[in-house]
Amino acid sequence: MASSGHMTTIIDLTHDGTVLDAMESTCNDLHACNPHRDVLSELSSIASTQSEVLDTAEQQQQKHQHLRVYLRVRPFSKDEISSNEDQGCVVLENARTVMLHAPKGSATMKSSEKGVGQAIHTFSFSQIFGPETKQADLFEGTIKSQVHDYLEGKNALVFSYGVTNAGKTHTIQGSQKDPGILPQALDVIFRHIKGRQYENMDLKPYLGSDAQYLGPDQVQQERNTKAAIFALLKEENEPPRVSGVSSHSSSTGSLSFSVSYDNTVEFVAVSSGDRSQFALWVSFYEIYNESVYDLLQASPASKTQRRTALRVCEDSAGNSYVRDLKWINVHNSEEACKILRVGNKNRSAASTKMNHSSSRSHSIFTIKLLRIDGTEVQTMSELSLCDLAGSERCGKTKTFGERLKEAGNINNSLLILGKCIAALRSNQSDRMKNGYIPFRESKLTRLFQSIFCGKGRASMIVNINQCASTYDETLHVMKFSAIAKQVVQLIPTKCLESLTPRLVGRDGKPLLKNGVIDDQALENYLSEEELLDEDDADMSILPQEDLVNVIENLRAKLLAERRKNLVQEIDIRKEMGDAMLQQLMESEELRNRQVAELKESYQEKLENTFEMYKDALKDHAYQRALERVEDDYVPLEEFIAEQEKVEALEQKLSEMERKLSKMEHKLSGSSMVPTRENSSQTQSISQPPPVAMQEGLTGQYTISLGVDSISLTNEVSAGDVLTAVSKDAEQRKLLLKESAMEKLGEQKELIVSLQKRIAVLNDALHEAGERFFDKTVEIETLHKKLADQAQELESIGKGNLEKDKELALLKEELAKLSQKSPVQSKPKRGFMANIRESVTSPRTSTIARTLRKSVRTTPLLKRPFH
Ligand SMILES: Nc1ncnc2c1ncn2[C@@H]1O[C@H](COP(=O)(O)OP(=O)(O)OP(=O)(O)O)[C@@H](O)[C@H]1O
Repeated sequence: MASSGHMTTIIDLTHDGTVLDAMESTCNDLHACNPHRDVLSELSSIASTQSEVLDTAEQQQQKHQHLRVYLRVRPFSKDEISSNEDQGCVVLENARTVMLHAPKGSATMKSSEKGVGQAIHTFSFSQIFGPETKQADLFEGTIKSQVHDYLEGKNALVFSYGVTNAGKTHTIQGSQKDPGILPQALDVIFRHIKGRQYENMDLKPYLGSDAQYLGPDQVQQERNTKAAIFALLKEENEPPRVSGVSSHSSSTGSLSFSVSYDNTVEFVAVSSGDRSQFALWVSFYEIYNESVYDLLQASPASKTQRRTALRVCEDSAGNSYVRDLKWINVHNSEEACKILRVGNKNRSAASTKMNHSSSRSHSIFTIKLLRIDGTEVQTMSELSLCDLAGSERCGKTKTFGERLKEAGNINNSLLILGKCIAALRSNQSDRMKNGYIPFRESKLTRLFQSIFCGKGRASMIVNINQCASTYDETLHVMKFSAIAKQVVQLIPTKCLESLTPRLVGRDGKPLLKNGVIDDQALENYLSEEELLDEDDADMSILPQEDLVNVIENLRAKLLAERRKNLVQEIDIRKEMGDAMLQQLMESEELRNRQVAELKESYQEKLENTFEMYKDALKDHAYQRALERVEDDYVPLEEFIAEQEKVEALEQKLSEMERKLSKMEHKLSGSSMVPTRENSSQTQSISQPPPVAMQEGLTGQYTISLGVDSISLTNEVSAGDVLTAVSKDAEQRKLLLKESAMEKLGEQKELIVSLQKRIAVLNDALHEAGERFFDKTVEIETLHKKLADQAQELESIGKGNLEKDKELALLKEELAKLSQKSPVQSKPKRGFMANIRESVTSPRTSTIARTLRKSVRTTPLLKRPFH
């Protein structure tokens, strides 16, 4: 088991970068998280003159370090041991490393059995404090060095983090025998300022980081408040009062502390020439459900009355503070512990009344130490000890309704704290990154933003129990701690020392700077005050007549501001109106252009389609005709040759007929004896054509008619020959006639078939004509449609014109508005709300509707062409 004993200061430097790098990155982060220029410029100058500042390794360590995260393991209670909670879940490896072993049945073990995640986790811390660790050892090993810095004028913040019942309150407040780090710190502080206390109560912390000079009546008021608070404890059995600060005894709740510091060393060597005095003021408040309550304010007796929630504000230096929070001047640790007791009492009374556990709220005890030299406040440092609410998550606590809201808010604060820490870590690991850190998203982080941003040192004491039943939550806490441990803090010692708190008078105005009234500073301060949000300026402590003056001034400023805002609003409205009109006109023009283009393209498409159909029709008709002609195609030459043949045959026929008639005529006129002469005549007659009568050797006549020849013998008479010839001619004539008729028939058939084909072609043509007619009708319909759409467009155009008129009216209205006196209008609402209204006003909605309507009509035009 680890024990602390005397611890040397533990400083964790980043392993992945040099000190210079880390300082630079932290400086960037400071820019991101705090806009206060004074500090930032000084921090930046620190970063730029690092070589001067970082003289020694010791100085480096002081200026740049990881957030210190300590682990404290609570011992088992008897009940826990008897209920078998000890299953070896927490194993301390050494003073800095701890191993967590998931017990059977835990969600972590189940996940690891499914192959998701591990059953054993190792975590390292700045220092681990085991179950046997004494409170004194814990103080020694954790916040002692912070208290040391605090006494030297630096701010410090200590968180105790963990699930409920893990020992957070025990760590901070402790018990009678084992006082926690808070009473020990108080004791150390009072030991340090012993004999140098500023007894007058007239210098008091003011706003975030200033000090205020109180008048006698205000001092008396402070005394009364303190007495009233202590009176709350009167009813209780007060523990025996130990006289003197050196008694080292204190108490919290119903417990009293008995602190012994045999092993504590004297913190600050007091030089003989140092005549500084110290004043200590304490406050105690809680954050519950994202509301801040003063624990030194007795909660109302009536159940129906609500506690007053305090506001978190920022002073001109950007420091957050709780407005109207009671600050009590304490002169010894006993008084401080009384304050703690009163706070605890009020806290538990409030939680009982509200039926919630006090572990659901974050409680913050703050000690402000003013180092006073004469009448000047040299430094003011702040030590806050924050006992965070139990970090268990909603699912585990099975919360409903109000409880769920409560758990949500608690977890929200812790969640935001986790987010801030993770964002700080992420920004520091990536120097180029300057990510948003959500300090302002919860009261807790908002109040301690400045500490995280370098205006002090923060440390976290993580408390865990070793119970198997809460293992999963404990693991969650450890994971959070692992991230927190990686956050690097820059502690700008020098510049913080130079930030002497401003001293303000009873009216809240600065009095002194380095002991002298500084007119310039006064003016600056006033102008800064003017810039403050009215919520952020704490005026509650001013006398009544001053308050009236302040109110008057504020009213005048408010009026001027409202006037300015209204003028701005009108300007913006006008600009917006112009911009909208411009936009409307542009969109109108665009739409018109689109419509024209659309129309053109449809017309073109229509014409193209018409041409296409026409061509297709022609093609079709031509193809059909071609097909039919091909079927009955007779080559022209063949046809001409045939005709010529027919003509030749007809000629021959008519020749033959002529000859025959001549011959018949001759034969009938005189009996003709064929002689040589005759025969030669015959021959001459028969020539040409190739008809010849040749006398054969045997007195045989051969009459040749073309190809055929008829042979006649000498014995046959001429009459017989003629008869035969005429018969033959007759026959030939018949034959020729027949063949001519045949040919004629064929020609007729051809003509008939051609006529038929022409009829078919006519049919096709007719059919095509009909189709053409259909298409024409279709095209006409399309034309009609187009005309309708054009009409529709026209009506849209008309609508737009109306809208234009409407807009013009709007503009006129705006112009009238701008002419009116801004004060006459009611500028009660915020500037942004008015702008928002202008955007969402019904008139604007009309325009928006018009725009939507016109947009809606556009698809109509895009209907596909059927
Ligand atoms: N280191 C310790 N040694 C002995 N007892 C301890 C130690 N830490 C805590 N306890 C005891 O454990 C119990 C729970 O501790 P404590 O109230 O401090 O837890 P807590 O985390 O503050 O719980 P809550 O969130 O409810 O306030 C107390 O009875 C306390 O006395």
